[in-house]
Amino acid sequence: MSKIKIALIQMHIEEDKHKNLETANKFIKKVASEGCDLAILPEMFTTPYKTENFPLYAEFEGDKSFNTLSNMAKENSIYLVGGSIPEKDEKNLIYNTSYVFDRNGQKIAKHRKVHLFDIDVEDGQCFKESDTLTAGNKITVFDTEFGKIGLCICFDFRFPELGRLMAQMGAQIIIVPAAFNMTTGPAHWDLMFRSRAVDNQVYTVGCAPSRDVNGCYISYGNSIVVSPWGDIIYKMDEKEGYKIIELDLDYVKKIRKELPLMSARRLDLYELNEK
Ligand SMILES: NC(=O)CCC(=O)C(=O)O
Repeated sequence: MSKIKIALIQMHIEEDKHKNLETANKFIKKVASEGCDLAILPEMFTTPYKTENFPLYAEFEGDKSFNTLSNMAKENSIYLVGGSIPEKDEKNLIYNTSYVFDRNGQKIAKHRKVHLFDIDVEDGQCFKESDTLTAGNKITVFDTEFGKIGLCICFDFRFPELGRLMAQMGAQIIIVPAAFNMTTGPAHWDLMFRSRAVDNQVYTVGCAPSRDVNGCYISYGNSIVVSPWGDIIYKMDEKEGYKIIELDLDYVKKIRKELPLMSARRLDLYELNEK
């Protein structure tokens, strides 16, 4: 099967976790009824994006949000990339975690954000995830009936090494639940998704919350799909909504055949000895 229909769900996020789960559920039912194979939710979709909230909203794997996501996948018989939620472990450490479920509601992947979003831009966005979060330490690629898909979370995707490793691990699509902001979004969002797509000859997909100008963190929105040629296939605006897009994985093969970048690399010249 070379064609996969993915759905971007650019939802509005509120204080009430249960309301957010209901919103996600409503959208997932809709996109499934319209034939999507795999739905994607935004980063930290159960909570307004605020460091103080993460411990308050954190849940163990297997708790309510996890089970609700699993049921959504099963009831609608779709793959679900469950955005991300604050996850706590038995040591009370908190992670920014994305769970992926198959059509039977089985968890098939789990990514804990490996690069925490700590930035301080003069007259712009400041944020320090490391105030309350701990970084994960694994690279995530999962298998589907369509092929392999890479997964990382927002700031992770700024690091080209990660995208390259996912491509080397077989990813033909890289999915990124994200929440850029009004400082870095206009500057880097499209550029980042286009660069990673062209470098690795993969589809790149970013799914963000809708913009709430009164929120504690103003999401850029603009959920995006880029082809392995670097074309923006679709980009949303800032408002709440969803979009289903069909990706043709034969096109990845075609681009890789026409521009055989992987085999043309000069691995004899590249060695990063930074440690
Ligand atoms: N949630 C995030 O990781 C935000 C990343 C971001 O905005 C960036 O510029 O990078």
